[in-house]
Amino acid sequence: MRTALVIGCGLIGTSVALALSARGVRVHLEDRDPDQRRTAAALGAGTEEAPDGPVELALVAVPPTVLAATVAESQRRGVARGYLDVGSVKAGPARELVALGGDPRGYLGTHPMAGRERSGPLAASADLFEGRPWVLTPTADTETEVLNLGLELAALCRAVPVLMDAAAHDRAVALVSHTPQLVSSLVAARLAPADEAAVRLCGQGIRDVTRIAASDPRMWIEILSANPGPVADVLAEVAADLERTVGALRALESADEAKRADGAAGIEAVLRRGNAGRARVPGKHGAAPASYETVVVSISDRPGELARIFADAGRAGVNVEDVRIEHATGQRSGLVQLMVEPAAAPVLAAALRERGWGVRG
Ligand SMILES: NC(=O)c1ccc[n+]([C@@H]2O[C@H](COP(=O)([O-])OP(=O)(O)OC[C@H]3O[C@@H](n4cnc5c(N)ncnc54)[C@H](O)[C@@H]3O)[C@@H](O)[C@H]2O)c1
Ligand SMILES: O=C(O)C(=O)C[C@]1(C(=O)O)C=C[C@@H](O)C=C1
Repeated sequence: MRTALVIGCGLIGTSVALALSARGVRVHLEDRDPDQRRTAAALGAGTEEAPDGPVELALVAVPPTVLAATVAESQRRGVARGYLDVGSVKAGPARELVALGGDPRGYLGTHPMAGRERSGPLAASADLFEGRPWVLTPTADTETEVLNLGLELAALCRAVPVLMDAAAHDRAVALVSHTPQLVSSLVAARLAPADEAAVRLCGQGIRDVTRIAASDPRMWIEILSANPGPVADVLAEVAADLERTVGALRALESADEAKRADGAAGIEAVLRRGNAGRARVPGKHGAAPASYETVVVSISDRPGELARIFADAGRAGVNVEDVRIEHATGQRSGLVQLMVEPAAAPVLAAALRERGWGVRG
């Protein structure tokens, strides 16, 4: 693959664009929000220039409710040879595309099983998909050339392609992604009205269970609205388990020894079933985890500072793989941590110093 157009420069679109650009693909960026597009370009994800003619791959990475319409519209514009999306639900958008007059032969529904609880290009990273499953849902209509684009895309992002039927995919993600999101939110929701004295004690356990409760509700309402039945089926099973678990805990409070023994057996069964389920969660396959070096730069709290720092990094030929920002309390300044390949760290630090940035260390 030599050329691609990424439509939607948020977390997923920018991560794909960074990975493709790093492998030498010329990536064009499009977003209805010019700030997102500009930030993605400044991170080194590709060019804001429109392509001269049709590219090989158009990758649509917009929110679920506008996916099918965006694919249909880009097909009408004839921007690419093949059209792929990365939406978290697959059966509905494929049907919607046909209803909107799109061409199912030139389209392949895909879903990389990787993401974060943060949205937008600043949360993106080139290695997001490494070793992760990337679901491809070809149908009898899908042209071989378009399926091959999906396989090549997964390979370029160092992901593991998995071919599935769209409806089977939607049932599977109800179990491994959509219900866990709701359960995490439900556990975290108990903390909102809790006493500060209790919340102060939060340790690693609750951090692990509630990380994804920080996700963007707007995105998740769209995902869950596109897959309500399968998610309700799994959640109903969780609810039945919860009811039995509450019963077992109440039995543990009983003065009757036999009831207490039943309660303990019930709780042990839940914990052992949990061990068995957890043991089935596969590790991250393939590539070794990326290790980056961090260049820390102080910035003032003025509009455009971040875009300027990314542009300077780009001019130095350095790809910023990840970024974190710490705001100094009570001051109009902050620290930006730029994560880069180890060999690029001294290059970046020197280039930024030369351009007048306050680089730490
Ligand atoms: N976040 C995850 O963990 C994750 C993982 C895998 C797949 N997905 C899927 O990827 C897609 C994108 O998710 P994200 O997390 O990158 O979201 P995001 O909010 O970070 O980015 C979405 C981007 O699309 C742009 N956009 C919205 N409507 C548009 C339109 N009509 N035309 C052009 N651009 C438009 C927005 O401005 C934004 O930049 C979703 O369909 C989601 O289901 C998300
Ligand atoms: O790791 C996270 O933060 C995610 O939420 C990623 C996750 C998931 O559930 O695994 C979320 C939704 C996507 O459709 C794919 C991946």
